[in-house]
Amino acid sequence: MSESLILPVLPLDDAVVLPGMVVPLDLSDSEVRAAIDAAQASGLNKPQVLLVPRIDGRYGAVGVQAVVEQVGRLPGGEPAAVVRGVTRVRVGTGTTGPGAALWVEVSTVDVIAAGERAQELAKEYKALATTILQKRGAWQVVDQVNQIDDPSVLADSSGYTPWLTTAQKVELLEAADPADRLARLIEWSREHLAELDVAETIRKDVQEGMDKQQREFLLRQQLAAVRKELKELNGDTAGTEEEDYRARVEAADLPGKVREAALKEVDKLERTSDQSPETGWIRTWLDTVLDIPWNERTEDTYDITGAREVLDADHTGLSDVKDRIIEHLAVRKRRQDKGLGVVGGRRSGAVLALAGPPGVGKTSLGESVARSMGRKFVRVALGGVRDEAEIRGHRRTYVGALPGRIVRAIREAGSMNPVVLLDEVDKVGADYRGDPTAALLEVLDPAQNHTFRDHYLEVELDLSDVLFLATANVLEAIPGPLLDRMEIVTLDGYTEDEKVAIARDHLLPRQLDLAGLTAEEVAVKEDALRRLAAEYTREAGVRSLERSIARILRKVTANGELPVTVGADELVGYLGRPRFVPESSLPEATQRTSVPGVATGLAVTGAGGDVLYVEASLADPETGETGLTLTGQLGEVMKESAKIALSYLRSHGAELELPVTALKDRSVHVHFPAGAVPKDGPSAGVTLTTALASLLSGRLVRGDVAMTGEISLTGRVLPIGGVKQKLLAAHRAGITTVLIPARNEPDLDDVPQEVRDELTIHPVSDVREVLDIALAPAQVATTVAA
Ligand SMILES: Nc1ncnc2c1ncn2[C@@H]1O[C@H](COP(=O)(O)OP(=O)(O)OP(=O)(O)O)[C@@H](O)[C@H]1O
Repeated sequence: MSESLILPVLPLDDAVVLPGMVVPLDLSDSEVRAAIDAAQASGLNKPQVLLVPRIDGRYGAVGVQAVVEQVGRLPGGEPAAVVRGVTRVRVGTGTTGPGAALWVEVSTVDVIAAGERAQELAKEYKALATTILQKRGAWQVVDQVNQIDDPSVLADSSGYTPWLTTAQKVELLEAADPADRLARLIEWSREHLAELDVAETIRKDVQEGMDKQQREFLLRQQLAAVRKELKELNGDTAGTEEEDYRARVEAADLPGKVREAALKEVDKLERTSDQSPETGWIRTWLDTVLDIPWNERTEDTYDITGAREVLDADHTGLSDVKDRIIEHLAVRKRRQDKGLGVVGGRRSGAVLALAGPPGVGKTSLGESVARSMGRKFVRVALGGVRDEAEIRGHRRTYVGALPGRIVRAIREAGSMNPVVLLDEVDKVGADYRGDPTAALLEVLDPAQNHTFRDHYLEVELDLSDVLFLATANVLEAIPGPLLDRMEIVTLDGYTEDEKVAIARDHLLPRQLDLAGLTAEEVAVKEDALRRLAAEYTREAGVRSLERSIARILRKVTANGELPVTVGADELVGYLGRPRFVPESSLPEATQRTSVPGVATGLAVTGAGGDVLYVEASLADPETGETGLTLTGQLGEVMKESAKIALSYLRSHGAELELPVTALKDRSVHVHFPAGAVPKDGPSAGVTLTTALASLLSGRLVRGDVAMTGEISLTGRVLPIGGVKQKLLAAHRAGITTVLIPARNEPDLDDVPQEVRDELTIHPVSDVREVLDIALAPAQVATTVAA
């Protein structure tokens, strides 16, 4: 409740004291003296005065009731009084009282409690004030400001700041609501910060010898400011550009809240001087907002059969992948038709993720999906993103702030319902700049993404109509919570026949087109494509294959003689000798395993399936060491596999007729070549055991055999993952016999028939079986050794 009382007036010329401030006043000033004397004469034990700002001789409508804390002399001997502001009061009519002072009636202004908004604003203001104080070198004050918890007190503490104008402080005095005061302070602080930044840059640049140019810049800026000032004095209101923004915002069909925010920025733009760097920031922000396709939406044109036709036209094979995509689209469409919201209750399966090695068509399938639905397509590359701001944008208080990639993608798409491909989700990582995963989760969550907030944009963006797809090379590397939201579809790589078909139907026609050639001018025969796939490239996908075709066409163009037919035998002329040994000569595995202690394994890496070799050797007995040394960048799980293999052989060597004593007295060294590539996983267990057994027995490992499987301490072979990718890799490498865990037998159904036909596959359940098949008979070893 407001109460009224009578106080002697103490006018402050061009100065403002806010509640809570303690200030010394010069008692030699007659008005000050009169007010203090009058207060003391009133007989109260704490004499009180009214501090009112007086600007150009006129009193303000609001003042501060203050207590006189002390009257005395300053160290220099001048008489002074110390007063402390207490509460805001509204100045009423003049009246009479003791002494020479002017007395007025005042009524206290009701205190408005600080709400949640004020708390929020207080946080923001603290951050800004801290930055400013640090820039100004006022380190001692930083802590004091940060320790103030009450938003109202915090706002009023700004009465001490030298960079606010008297008019601004009057505004603070007159605003009863703390949230209101803080909001103004934030705006002014930003402006001040911008000025400080410019001043700082200029100062630095001048110091760095760019003297003349910068001074000219500074002078021009000042000139512009003076001109503007003059114009305003003459009542001239220019600012065509600002008006332009207003017209653009008004003409644009923006959602209500966005329009409101945009108009507010236009207001600010009109109030800010051209010279302030903030005008640039505001313009950039307005441009961004105006560029977002708020109401643009493409009409979905798909029916399920039509969609399937588009997918089939763009990609050869992949029929189960296409089935899964079509199912996903069908569910989506049904829910949409029924008005159920896009993915509603289905927690997983919200986002379709295409996983597989490079060059198998993940990105291009995403494009195809967009085409089949009649939607726009944008790709967001996430590889190497470690900063949350990359996804969600920088706050506008940052110099050079930008919106995040999601906002940029929508802007680029030009519609609110594009297909957005989040490429390489397995390559996002977290570091000190925050975790992009959290932001991505929010983007993908149907419960949250209709009100997605970019830090830069600061207005809500509805992402609920976007169809998100993701791609990844390695499933294990996708952050767990993201993986949880995804429905995984794996693409494992192609067989030689599939590659030939893809090359014939898609890669060759496209490369011809790019080279400006026709199929009549250049014919590449099927046997040439087959040799390209088999001998010039070794990959799960078709990327190098496409590149080789492009190289051939470039050579053809350079030679200039058309038409040309390229058969298998002409390849050497265009591309040189093949890089991968043809099947007829020794496969690499045979060469590698020509000494005891080397075995061929199968692994899945980021680039698809691959063959890898394990080399074991015994250290010199002289050294007396009996440990196990592992090299080749192995992960923990793989190191454990090696220990298990060694333990198994130590305890079972005798029954396997292996000279295990050697293991007891000598140290073993196991190496995985290609040491630069980190390797991990349990599936090298059987390979490790075989390499060690070969070393101990002196029996070679068969060169046509490759294997995969985890082992237990008792020698059982346990199941592993990635059977299809591993078998495709073995086939590519010219291996003919493959050992897999018996419990993985059902996975063979996924392996293309032509690959199965060419491999002898042994499902095994015990290490003994592995050694029986993989180790060559002892006499072979003797011949080689001889
Ligand atoms: N089954 C297929 N049919 C037709 N073209 C294909 C097929 N698979 C891949 N391609 C073509 O191979 C090229 C490489 O594919 P794409 O770039 O989509 O691979 P990716 O799996 O996304 O690789 P990365 O993970 O490296 O991005 C593209 O030009 C694509 O059109």
